[in-house]
Amino acid sequence: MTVLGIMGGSGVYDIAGLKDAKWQRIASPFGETSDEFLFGVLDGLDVVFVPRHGRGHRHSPTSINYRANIDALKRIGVTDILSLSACGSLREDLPPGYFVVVDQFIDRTFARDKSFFGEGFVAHVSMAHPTCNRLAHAVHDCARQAGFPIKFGGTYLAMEGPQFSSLAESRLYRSWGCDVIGMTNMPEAKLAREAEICYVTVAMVTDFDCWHPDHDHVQVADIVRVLLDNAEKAKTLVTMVAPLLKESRPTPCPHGCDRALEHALITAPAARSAEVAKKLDAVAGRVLKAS
Ligand SMILES: CSC[C@H]1O[C@H](OP(=O)(O)O)[C@H](O)[C@@H]1O
Ligand SMILES: Nc1ncnc2[nH]cnc12
Repeated sequence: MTVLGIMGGSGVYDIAGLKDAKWQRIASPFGETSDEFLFGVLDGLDVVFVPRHGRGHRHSPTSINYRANIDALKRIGVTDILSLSACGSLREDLPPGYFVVVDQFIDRTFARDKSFFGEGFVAHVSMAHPTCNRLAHAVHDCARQAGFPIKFGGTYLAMEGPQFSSLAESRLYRSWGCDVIGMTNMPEAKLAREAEICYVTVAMVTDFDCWHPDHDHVQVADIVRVLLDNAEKAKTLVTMVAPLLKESRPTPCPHGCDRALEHALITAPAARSAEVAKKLDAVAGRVLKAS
């Protein structure tokens, strides 16, 4: 059964129109989630909304507890995550207001816990194709239907922040062929993969970062202006995608997201830390039961 998790980014702090809507705290052995989660039903589909920065935007990209958020979503049975993120554009043809269904990442973050695994229990999942193709197509189809300007596929540069990039950095990322830049999708996407949850990001362009000769360098006030319009469109997208996911979702995921751990565990069962394994009861429960 599909349960849709929605990771709301900057400007998206709740989702209206959920039936039986209820905010509820979910406990995780990885610590405190960003906020309570909003549970509800959208067009017959179970939906769980997470305000990534917390209501009121309290958590910086570095201080978000990504592990707790993803672990808690796994614990409550979320199968698919739609991430909604504000981003800067690194391309002339992706102006503010444009959406990108991200399919690749370059991870330049360095001050975050990036794995559920580690000392005492090691695993290596594939990140060759870090997003779920099936979910990506569903979201893209809905956006096209709604007439939103959207590009299918694009590389998101994840930076640590919270300061925006220098001009040299912005130019460097452009020379690497990156399309958009943001601060939150890593390690979120990596952790979703470890938790065997399908993940896709709709990156919503708010600015041209600082590389564009005809535009001022990015400032929060400019972002917020564009954000409000983007956020409304993002909410429309969610209402369109929900019935689609309810209808046509045979498992397993054709992309293999829900089996990512199958060949990933490397620590021998006898050598595994019982303490670490205990914390992995949700994330790796499926494979631990089998081994
Ligand atoms: C308020 S602009 C910078 C902020 O916005 C993006 O967050 P999110 O992906 O949660 O929408 C960006 O990554 C920064 O965290
Ligand atoms: N230019 C930018 N750099 C990083 N994160 C962003 N979020 C929105 N715009 C951004």
